[in-house]
Amino acid sequence: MTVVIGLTGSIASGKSTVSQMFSRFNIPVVDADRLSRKVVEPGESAYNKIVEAFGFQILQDDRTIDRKRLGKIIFSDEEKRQQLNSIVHPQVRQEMLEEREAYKAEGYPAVVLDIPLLFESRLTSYVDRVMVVYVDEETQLNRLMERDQSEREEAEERIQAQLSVTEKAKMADAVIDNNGSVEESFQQLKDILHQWNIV
Ligand SMILES: CC(C)(COP(=O)(O)OP(=O)(O)OC[C@H]1O[C@@H](n2cnc3c(N)ncnc32)[C@H](O)[C@@H]1O)[C@@H](O)C(=O)NCCC(=O)NCCS
Ligand SMILES: Nc1ncnc2c1ncn2[C@@H]1O[C@H](COP(=O)(O)OP(=O)(O)OP(=O)(O)O)[C@@H](O)[C@H]1O
Repeated sequence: MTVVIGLTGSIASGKSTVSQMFSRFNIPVVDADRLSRKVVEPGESAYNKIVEAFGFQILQDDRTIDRKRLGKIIFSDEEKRQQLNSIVHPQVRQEMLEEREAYKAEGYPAVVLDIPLLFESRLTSYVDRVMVVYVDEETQLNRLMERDQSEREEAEERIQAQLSVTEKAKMADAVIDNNGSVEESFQQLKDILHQWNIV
């Protein structure tokens, strides 16, 4: 029976960093962020709805979505963020479930759903167990600003758009404390997978 692991955390807590580690255990990952990029490509139904809702101002010269510009709009406006979510999330959920079922059919011992908004979108029924990648708020802010080369205000807006990573850790079946080195996080992941009898 395939164990479905929900991997979440908050922005820049280290979900993608930990997510990449699962390949070392031959455990596939369904990445909601990757799907949310796919479903908004030109020609996809969500693309037309986004242009209709936000106008041509959010397009680049090559007609693809200007993610930086759309991000500035939705991370500073809760209503507009909900509007974008209502366009993108249904398609992402559908494709996430299709990929999950395909991996289960292949008989993998486990499959990971990497979902940043697992709790906010109330998707815990999609998974058997929840693993949260935790980082303290200072480190989270610094890593986000460094990675995205963003200003403090923009980084804080993105962090505020989600439940705090501390709140998410309280609801987890397992927590990876990602304040240390990547190697230390890998060791924690290995221990959790052993405790869960997955590896
Ligand atoms: C607004 C967009 C275009 C900005 O793109 P950008 O490349 O700058 O960011 P990216 O998509 O890589 O997201 C980075 C992180 O931002 C956070 N985030 C993204 N969207 C949201 C959202 N709607 N609400 C809260 N946090 C979000 C997540 O932690 C995500 O991992 C993009 O984030 C988007 O389309 N968001 C709506 C779809 C969504 O909710 N995706 C997140 C999980 S499915
Ligand atoms: N243990 C660590 N030590 C140092 N840097 C780290 C560590 N974990 C992650 N990072 C760095 O912090 C930044 C955020 O990590 P990552 O992109 O994995 O977070 P994320 O939760 O996937 O973010 P998002 O929600 O935007 O997808 C990246 O630049 C990453 O290289």
